[in-house]
Amino acid sequence: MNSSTSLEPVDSFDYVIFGATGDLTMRKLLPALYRRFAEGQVPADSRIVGTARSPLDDEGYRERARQALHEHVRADELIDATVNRFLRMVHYVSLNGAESTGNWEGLKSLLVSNAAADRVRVFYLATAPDLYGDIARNVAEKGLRSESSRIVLEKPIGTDLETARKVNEGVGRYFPEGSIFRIDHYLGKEAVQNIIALRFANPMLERMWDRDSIEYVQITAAETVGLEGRGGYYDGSGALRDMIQNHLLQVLTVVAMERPVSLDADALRDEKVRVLKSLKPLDRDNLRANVARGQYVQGTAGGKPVPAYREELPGETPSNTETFVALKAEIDNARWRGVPFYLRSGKRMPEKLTEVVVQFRAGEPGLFGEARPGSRLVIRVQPNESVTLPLFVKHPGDSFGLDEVDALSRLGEPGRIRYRDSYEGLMLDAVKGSPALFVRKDETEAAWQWVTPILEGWREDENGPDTYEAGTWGPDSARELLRQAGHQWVEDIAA
Ligand SMILES: NC(=O)C1=CN([C@@H]2O[C@H](COP(=O)(O)OP(=O)(O)OC[C@H]3O[C@@H](n4cnc5c(N)ncnc54)[C@H](OP(=O)(O)O)[C@@H]3O)[C@@H](O)[C@H]2O)C=CC1
Ligand SMILES: O=C1O[C@H](COP(=O)(O)O)[C@@H](O)[C@H](O)[C@H]1O
Repeated sequence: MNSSTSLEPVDSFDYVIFGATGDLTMRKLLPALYRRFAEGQVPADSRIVGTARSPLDDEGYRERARQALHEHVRADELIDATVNRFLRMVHYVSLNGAESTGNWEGLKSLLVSNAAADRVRVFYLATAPDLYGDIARNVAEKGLRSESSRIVLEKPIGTDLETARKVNEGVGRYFPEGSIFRIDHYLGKEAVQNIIALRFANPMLERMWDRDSIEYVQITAAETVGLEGRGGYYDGSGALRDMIQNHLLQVLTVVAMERPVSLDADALRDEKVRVLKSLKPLDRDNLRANVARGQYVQGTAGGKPVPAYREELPGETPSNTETFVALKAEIDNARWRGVPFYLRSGKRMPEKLTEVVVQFRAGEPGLFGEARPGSRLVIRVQPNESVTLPLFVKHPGDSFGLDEVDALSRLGEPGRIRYRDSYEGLMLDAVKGSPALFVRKDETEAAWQWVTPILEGWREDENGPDTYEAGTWGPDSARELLRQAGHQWVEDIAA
């Protein structure tokens, strides 16, 4: 786990990125490696080798990388001399990763030159996932895989349980599970990792973390953006696959898991898998009562009019893809039986917000009149990470009136932690061979096992998603989902 603000330098390594000309590499991966280089964690004789089919040489790729850094790294973090030294580590080999012909020899000779045999090699697959198996095979068969190699897989791992298994088997044939690092960038977020500390380092909370004390949990990941030019990918995916199957279920597992025997990778992941396997199945028989889906129509974002989802798609294609999902999950175990976990995620919401709300049960009527409302612990993951837990205290003065005060912790307080993009820590964890914050094969498959029947149920439902105006909190059906249980989404409670 990332536990301190100082960054220990790692041993020199080689990072080979497949998909090196793509959006993810330019926006996230290169900036992440640059920041860690600038902070002194990455030795200057490490190498970053980009590969993709585009015909570029080292210099051509370095220019693209330079441009990407200027676009995606804050100006105050960009120092010309540091950028130049960073770019000296960057190389490019033009290659179709899925085909066995091509310049694999060139890539191999670059990797073996001036490098000790035990030097860490990370293969980062940032291409479409249906190429992962072929790339893994080529890496192995062309003799690029060494004893200290790891392979990082970007999400999505498949589009349902069957395809996820195919991806896992395809890569697993050439890399042992211990060297496969499935990335979920939500696990790289400080505030998500902090949930583990909050739960297990505070005995008071630990004792209250169950169905006796907690009425419900809400996990929201709202975005203001729409398609951002990713329509080709997104329309085949939708919010359930894009956000719920991975990021939100990962957050749920961290909120709900039993105390692991240690913070070791497998101890943590064993507990997370148990949660996923304890989720009550949702399928066509109970879908309508437990899942709401929506697609945005014209509305506003940032005070400006924005088009409908369908208008953003190339060719304005009619589409039933959901851009919003809200669902009620239940964990069928002794700790959580009967406690709803409300998960929701959507594009074109009123604000960018990722938050976990833990609603404690109300008290009995008595000393202070009517039943005291239950406390609400709010874990703000982004933006401006914080943890708030309002408490009632006596109003100063002669009477026994009450005031509500906020016990507040700002995780991102200046000097406490520097804001770090979640990719930074995860990319370096792969170098260190530290898999705790990566998703194990059985976790991915358990998540798909739960999500796939929802997709199948939707396929049989001719109604398609409900609509919601861009810039709102989703369709009415999302509110209805909670109303049935006498609950409300947190923004409605506050209103
Ligand atoms: N962009 C994002 O924010 C996120 C992306 N992801 C995932 O990361 C992966 C990459 O996404 P993104 O960067 O957006 O996609 P892009 O379409 O922008 O980039 C794809 C990259 O793959 C390369 N490529 C395609 N085919 C091959 C091939 N046969 N051999 C070698 N390289 C190939 C392309 O280069 P060329 O055409 O030159 O070969 C390009 O560099 C996807 O799995 C995506 O779902 C996950 C989370 C967020
Ligand atoms: O994986 C994805 O995540 C982003 C949201 O990530 P965040 O860190 O900004 O919350 C989402 O926009 C994208 O559609 C999805 O693929």
